[in-house]
Amino acid sequence: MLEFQNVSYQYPSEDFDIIDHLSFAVEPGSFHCIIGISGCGKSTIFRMTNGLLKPKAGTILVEGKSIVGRKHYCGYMPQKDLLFPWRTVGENVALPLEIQGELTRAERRDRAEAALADVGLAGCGSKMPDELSGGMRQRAAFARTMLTGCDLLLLDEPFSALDFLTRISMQEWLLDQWQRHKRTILFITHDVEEALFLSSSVLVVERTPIRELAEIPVPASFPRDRSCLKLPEMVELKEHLIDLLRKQVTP
Ligand SMILES: Nc1ncnc2c1ncn2[C@@H]1O[C@H](COP(=O)(O)OP(=O)(O)OP(=O)(O)O)[C@@H](O)[C@H]1O
Repeated sequence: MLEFQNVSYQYPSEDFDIIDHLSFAVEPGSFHCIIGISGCGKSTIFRMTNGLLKPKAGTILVEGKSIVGRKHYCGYMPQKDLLFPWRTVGENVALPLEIQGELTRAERRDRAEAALADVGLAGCGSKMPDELSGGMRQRAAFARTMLTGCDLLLLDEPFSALDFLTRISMQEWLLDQWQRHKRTILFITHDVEEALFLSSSVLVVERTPIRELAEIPVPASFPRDRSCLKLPEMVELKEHLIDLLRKQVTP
């Protein structure tokens, strides 16, 4: 679904490649979390994948084809929901359809309403974003990402601003969405437990510059519930991942 082949990137103001000949591949329908310490370059990988940053070298393929010159090949959901406050929730959710320009206004509204119903927000299309709770806003933002129609979804710390209980229910909700829609999800998080609960395997950034992502399979099957986090092998892996990350943080 996604493949990096020897990809490098250097920010113009820096004198080194933060991404240095990175290669990795992601299978269709998988759910991978990327974990790594703050500032290691995780979001840079997303910004190159969605075309916001152009690699200095190497090739990025989505569904076997280079992303150069392409549009609408991945959906991107940032940490903040970025719903436009002056548009209704429905108009926000319909934005990808508006950009694609293929449907009438009435068709867009119907598709947005269906997408909102699918994420548990039936009837919320005419509300304004500030009338929704944090979790509801993130679900609306996810509905908007789904309406891009892309099979590859990049979710950059989407739940990090939510309180603990909302966050764990959103994780359960997202796994359910993933299992129903069979999209490929890459999800950046700082939270090792969140990564273990969601991922088929975790991609770990062990050092910067990023030359590789260490792929660590998660020893729990799907469908999952939170009790899997208590399995001895999951507890052991959690400690191992925390150790890996802590080694990179200088006190
Ligand atoms: N526009 C920029 N110009 C120069 N350096 C940048 C720019 N954007 C990011 N960086 C630097 O590149 C590094 C990687 O940034 P990136 O946002 O990819 O990290 P991250 O792992 O996603 O961090 P976090 O987990 O804190 O969001 C950081 O050190 C950051 O300061």
